[in-house]
Amino acid sequence: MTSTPQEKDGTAYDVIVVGAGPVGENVADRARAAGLTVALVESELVGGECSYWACMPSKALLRPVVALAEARRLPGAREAVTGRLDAAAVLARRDSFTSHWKDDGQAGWVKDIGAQLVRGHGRLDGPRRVTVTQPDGSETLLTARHAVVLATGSRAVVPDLPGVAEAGPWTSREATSSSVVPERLAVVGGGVVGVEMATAWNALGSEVTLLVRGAGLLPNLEPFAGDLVTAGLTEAGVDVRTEASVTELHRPDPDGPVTLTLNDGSELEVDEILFATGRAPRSEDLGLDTVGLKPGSWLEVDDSCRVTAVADGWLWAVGDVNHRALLTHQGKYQGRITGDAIGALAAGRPLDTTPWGSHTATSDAASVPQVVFTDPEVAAVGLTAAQAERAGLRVRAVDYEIGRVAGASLYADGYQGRARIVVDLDREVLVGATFVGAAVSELLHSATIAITAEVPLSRLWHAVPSYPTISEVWLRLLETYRG
Ligand SMILES: Cc1cc2nc3c(=O)[nH]c(=O)nc-3n(C[C@H](O)[C@H](O)[C@H](O)COP(=O)(O)OP(=O)(O)OC[C@H]3O[C@@H](n4cnc5c(N)ncnc54)[C@H](O)[C@@H]3O)c2cc1C
Ligand SMILES: NC(=O)c1ccc[n+]([C@@H]2O[C@H](COP(=O)([O-])OP(=O)(O)OC[C@H]3O[C@@H](n4cnc5c(N)ncnc54)[C@H](O)[C@@H]3O)[C@@H](O)[C@H]2O)c1
Repeated sequence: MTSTPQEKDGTAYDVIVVGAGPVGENVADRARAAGLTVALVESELVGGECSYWACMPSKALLRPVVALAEARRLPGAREAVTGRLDAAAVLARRDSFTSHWKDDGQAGWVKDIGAQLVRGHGRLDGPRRVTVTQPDGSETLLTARHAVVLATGSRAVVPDLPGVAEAGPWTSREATSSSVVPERLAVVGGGVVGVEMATAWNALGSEVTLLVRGAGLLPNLEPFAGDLVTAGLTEAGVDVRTEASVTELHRPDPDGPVTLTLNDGSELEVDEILFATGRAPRSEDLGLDTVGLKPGSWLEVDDSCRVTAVADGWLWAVGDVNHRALLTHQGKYQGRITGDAIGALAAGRPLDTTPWGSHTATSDAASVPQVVFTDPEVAAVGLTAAQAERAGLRVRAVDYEIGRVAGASLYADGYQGRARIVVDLDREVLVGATFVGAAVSELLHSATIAITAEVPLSRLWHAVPSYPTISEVWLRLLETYRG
């Protein structure tokens, strides 16, 4: 094992990480902490989708929306609020959170940890080899002594509909980076991107129509989450249409409006259309065929994030591209596990692949947390009641209206929200929790700890929430469970 960042020939490293998004960065950090040399290959901006076209700009757009809505629910504060959002100021703050789409800060961090940043498009070229095509077209071959880690993330999927190319639709990239507020915006898709971006652009001044092909919003969460978010969006002025999909688009003038034909034959004219219809792996041009994998596929991995179909255990895939959980924090967790696992193997130590072991991403299956930053917020971790039942668990769902808790009624007049815990009746531990309401995002980690640590409900009974906080919903849920 080599333990200095400098290499004699400049092309051989202990570890090559392709993709410097949040996940690739974490792998590089852990591998460096293990004393390994690391090349980090990036074709766009160090920091990835999350920093420039996803988490950060979307949350920067949403935070003022929620702050204003919350002030309006408080007599005394409400009277001090005189207008609507200042869109230009919100967009300017968003731009500062993306560092104006410049990555000098993050590139500096790569240097600080002693990894080598290699700018360009990385492709596998057989086992342990990565060719990087630089922006000027020149190529560099990198070789890895221990591991190649693919952390290339995902991109938006746009359905192949008649007229879609000419219509120039928005994807999550434009929805998070636009400096123009369209007068009329159609958002297609009732998943997380759809509901968050409908919330943001509606508050920034667009007339938003949300087109959802299913029966409700946020279909992967507890049904009441989608219901409460639908109510919030509708109250804010969004036209939420369920069982509605686009069959055709028509934009004859690139600078003019786009006319959408919907599945019921009606037409809708808007100024922009956002497709928030899911993600595809960024693996189509990654040289996967040179190691026997299918280009464009999600990469199947074991619980340490090693690609299962490749022999000798040198190829790893972390973050969105392995499709285990398309969330920054979960990908970063995988990155830490993978970086540590590569470090252990390079040092000749065996991996600890037992459940919850230091080289096993057990949380990916048991306790993935997610916050949807709408108004109301949704915060969920672990399994929904339906998912737990499908997994064969004997469970009971316990619900409580959060507005009945003293802390919630103090927080906002007319607080609307609901909490659910899903109890595994055989083990008397939690396997899922969902909170919907104002300010519930910061409640979530308590549930994540309870589920991850498998805290028995008999012990949770002794975890006393402060009065008067929204956290008292924990006490009410446990009282409801005990009867
Ligand atoms: C609008 C939106 C909002 C989101 N909000 C949240 C949120 O609030 N919280 C949350 O947890 N998650 C959120 N997500 C999900 C989150 O963005 C992803 O889970 C996260 O970015 C995944 O990180 P990653 O490092 O795997 O991939 P990415 O962030 O996509 O980074 C991959 C990097 O690899 C580079 N790359 C790709 N191919 C190559 C190649 N061949 N050679 C060199 N470099 C390459 C890319 O340029 C990119 O920089 C959001 C997603 C969207 C779309
Ligand atoms: N706050 C957060 O944590 C956050 C925010 C945004 C995104 N993300 C992550 O990013 C990922 C992508 O989000 P997303 O919302 O793009 O995907 P998604 O898969 O969550 O939702 C996409 C929705 O679009 C619908 N859809 C698909 N094709 C369609 C079509 N042709 N016509 C109409 N509807 C169609 C699907 O039924 C689905 O409900 C998610 O996994 C999410 O977890 C997280």
